[in-house]
Amino acid sequence: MRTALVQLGGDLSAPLAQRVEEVAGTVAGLGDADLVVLPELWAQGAWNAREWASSAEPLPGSVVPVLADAARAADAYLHCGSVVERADDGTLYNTAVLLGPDGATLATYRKVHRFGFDSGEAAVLGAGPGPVTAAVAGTVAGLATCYDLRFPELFRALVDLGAELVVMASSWPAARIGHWSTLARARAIEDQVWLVACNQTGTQRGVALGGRSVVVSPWGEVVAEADDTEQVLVADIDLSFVATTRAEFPVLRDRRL
Ligand SMILES: O=C(O)CCC(=O)C(=O)O
Repeated sequence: MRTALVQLGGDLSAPLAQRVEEVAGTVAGLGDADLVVLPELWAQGAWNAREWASSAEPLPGSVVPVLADAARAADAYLHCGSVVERADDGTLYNTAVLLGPDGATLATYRKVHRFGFDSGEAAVLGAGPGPVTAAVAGTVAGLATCYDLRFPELFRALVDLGAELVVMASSWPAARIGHWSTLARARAIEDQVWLVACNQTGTQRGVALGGRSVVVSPWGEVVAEADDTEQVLVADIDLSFVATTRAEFPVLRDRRL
């Protein structure tokens, strides 16, 4: 499976519709990829909480349909990153959307762990109800978003739901990028999954974002890693390596709860 992680800059200065068209153009051009991944809240801004109430939309909203056209053009699964969703009851969520190559929505995942302690996401958004998986290219993919990376129990829950691959969208700051790189490897090693993690880079509302999007194997090898520039990081992953790893080193079998 060829993965393409679109590590975007955090610049919000151009109008949203223009930025969405540009990103959709990039995705549409990635026709040799099987799975394309975008970062967390790249359209409305991950570090732009004061504008979420005005930019939130019920799904599918204005962003996802443009990306669905791009997924069809690329004939690829597309993890849209996440959007600020306004639910029917008015609650806002940081919601990841996974599309199939036909542009249909395969899964939506409302971020479970809200970042910000007593402010930011934690103050403005609702918490998602739980883990979400979807069938992707003959395997099961689990979804996670940014701060979720610090919560191993969510990833273990995804494994219990059959995940062999975890796709993560982030806007992780440069100030803690060492945690990102270390925890990404830790989650892949302990859960024996492929981890495909797409971060943002650049600066957004004064916050320097860290880049370093990464693809980690179920054995914990970093098979591809971006630096902190805007780029498309491409990595080919062998999904059968999950079963091989779990058979040869069956640590998940030794769990005692
Ligand atoms: O955990 C961190 O250090 C960063 C998390 C974050 O930026 C987020 O979830 O938006």
